Amino acid sequence: QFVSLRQRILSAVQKNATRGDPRSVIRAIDQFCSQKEWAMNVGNEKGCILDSVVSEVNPATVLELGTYCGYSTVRIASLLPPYAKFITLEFNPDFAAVARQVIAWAGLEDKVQLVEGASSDWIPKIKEQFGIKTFDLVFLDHWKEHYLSDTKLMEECGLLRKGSVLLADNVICPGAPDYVEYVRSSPRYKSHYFRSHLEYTKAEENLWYLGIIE
Ligand SMILES: Cc1ncnc2c1ncn2[C@@H]1O[C@H](/C=C/CNC(=O)c2cc(-c3ccc(F)cc3)cc(O)c2O)[C@@H](O)[C@H]1O
Ligand SMILES: [Mg+2]
Repeated sequence: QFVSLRQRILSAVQKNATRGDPRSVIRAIDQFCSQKEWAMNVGNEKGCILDSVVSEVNPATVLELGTYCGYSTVRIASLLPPYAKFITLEFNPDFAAVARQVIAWAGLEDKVQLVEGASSDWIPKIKEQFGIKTFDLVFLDHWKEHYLSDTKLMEECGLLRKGSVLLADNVICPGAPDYVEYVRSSPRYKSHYFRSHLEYTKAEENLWYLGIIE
């Protein structure tokens, strides 16, 4: 019977990665996606940039928008200090189910809270539901047309403070032009981008780093 791509990614992890070893989970997904079938994980090249930003920010609170199969979730969770609070939002129940198993295989289920539902529904509830005041780091990697509306929503809900860092995948491909325009013209954000390539390809891509300065 039909086995979905996400199920094949999960099988590759269960077959090739060592339980409790996040790096082997990352390696297993990258090998599958570069040798067998492309999938929209952030990938290893951009993943290393993500790792360096997480290490530099050393966040006590992290929000990820768009868990997908949990690849970037595992990368981020494996670098967090023990007291950190990490929430990842995913509205597709099938992706959430796979991501939970990938995160568990990496042994990181205690480091991250995967919340099923739409970001626009959950962002307004995060403060009281999870006892989080503001986020030190937000990783945006969900549908690109939600980047701008969700960033504005996070601002309105008081979830961002001076010093918060937003990291956005795919501002070139598929692209989030309205988002880029907004943060570029806003005095609140100091932004720069890391040149990279679209996961598992040679196509030009950037990770956009946005520091909130006021
Ligand atoms: C409001 C809301 N709330 C919660 N979860 C939400 C949500 N909106 C979406 N999600 C979730 O997040 C993921 C969606 C990720 C979308 N990512 C991309 O579309 C993407 C595409 C490419 C790509 C590049 C070149 C191509 F030719 C084809 C595709 C590369 C990428 O890196 C991408 O991220 C997915 O798991 C979806 O269920
Ligand atoms: Mg992406």
